[in-house]
Amino acid sequence: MVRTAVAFSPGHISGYFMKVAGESPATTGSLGAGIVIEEGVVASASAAETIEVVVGRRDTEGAVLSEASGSPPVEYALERLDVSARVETRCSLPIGAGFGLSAAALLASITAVDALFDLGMDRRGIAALAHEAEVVHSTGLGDVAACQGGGIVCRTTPGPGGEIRRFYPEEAIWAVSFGPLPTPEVIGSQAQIERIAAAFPEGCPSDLPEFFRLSRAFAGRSGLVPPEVGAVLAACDAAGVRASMTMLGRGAFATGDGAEEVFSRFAPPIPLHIAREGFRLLEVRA
Ligand SMILES: Nc1ncnc2c1ncn2[C@@H]1O[C@H](COP(=O)(O)OP(=O)(O)OP(=O)(O)O)[C@@H](O)[C@H]1O
Ligand SMILES: CC(C)(CO)[C@@H](O)C(=O)[O-]
Repeated sequence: MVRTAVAFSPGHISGYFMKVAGESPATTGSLGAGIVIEEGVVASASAAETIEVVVGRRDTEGAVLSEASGSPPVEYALERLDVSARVETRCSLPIGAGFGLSAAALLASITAVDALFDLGMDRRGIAALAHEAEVVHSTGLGDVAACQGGGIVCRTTPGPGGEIRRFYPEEAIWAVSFGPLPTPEVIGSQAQIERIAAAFPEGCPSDLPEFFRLSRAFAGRSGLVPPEVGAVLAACDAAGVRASMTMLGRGAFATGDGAEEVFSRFAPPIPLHIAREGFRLLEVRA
C-alpha cells in the first residue's frame, strides 16, 4: 500500500473584485466579495521520483469526464517545497470557468503534500504558498484568501492574511457555465483592471440579497459580461431572480425561486452549496 495523503478545498465564485498590485506576490491580491462553494477540489498525493500532476474531472456519480496531465501552478508549489510527488486532483465543476478551482487545487495539493511528508506547515503557510502560486501564474487574486473558510466572504484588504468577513446563509445557489474566460488575460490587462476598479463597489454586503445586488451592478459596469451571459442575466432580471456573472468565467450564478427554471432555458443548471468551512486534510492512508 502506497502512503497517500488526501485533502480538500472548496471552490469560490467571485461576485466582484478589484486588483491590488503590491511589491511582491504576498502583497498583491484583490478586494471583493464572493461565495465559497462546497463543490471544490480533492487532491491525493503520494511520493514519486518526479513531480507529476494529473487533473481529473468527474461527474457527480464519479464517472470520469476528463483527465489531463500538468498544472503549472501546482507544479510550482511542489517545486517551492522541494518535494517530488504524484498529485491527482479531482473536481466536478468546469476548470477555468470562474469557480476558483486553481486556488482550490493549490490549497488541497499543498495540504496533502504537507501531510504526506510531515513538512509541519500551518494553515497560514499553506495559504501563503497557494496565493503566491496564483499570483505568479495570474490564475487568481483573492480565491485563496476566500477558501481559507466558508460562507459569503468579503475581503477588505488583500492577501490571505488580510481582513476577511464571512456570513453563512442557507440558500441554494445555481450556476450555468458556457466555458472559460482566460483569467490571466483579464487580470494582466491594465485597461481591464482600471475599468474593473472604476466599477468596484465600496463596502461589504450584510446579507445575500445585498451581495447579489452589488455583484450584479459591478458586472454591468465592468464591461466583462459576454453576450451569452448578458442574455441569461436579462432573463433573470425579467423574472425577478437574483443573479450575476461568475468572475472570471463565461457563466452566471443565482439564488431563489425561479433560478433553476430560468437557467434551464439556457444551459443545464448546476446546483451549488455554500461551504461551511475552508480547505482541510481528509486522511493519510499508510
Ligand atoms: N482542478 C485543478 N487541478 C489542478 N490544476 C488546476 C485545477 N483547476 C485549475 N488548475 C490550474 O490552474 C490554471 C488556471 O486555472 P483558472 O484560474 O483558469 O481556473 P479557475 O480557477 O477555475 O477559474 P477562475 O480563476 O476564473 O475562478 C489551469 O490552467 C490549471 O493549470
Ligand atoms: C481575480 C478573480 C476574480 C479570479 O477568479 C479572483 O481571484 C478574485 O476575486 O480576486
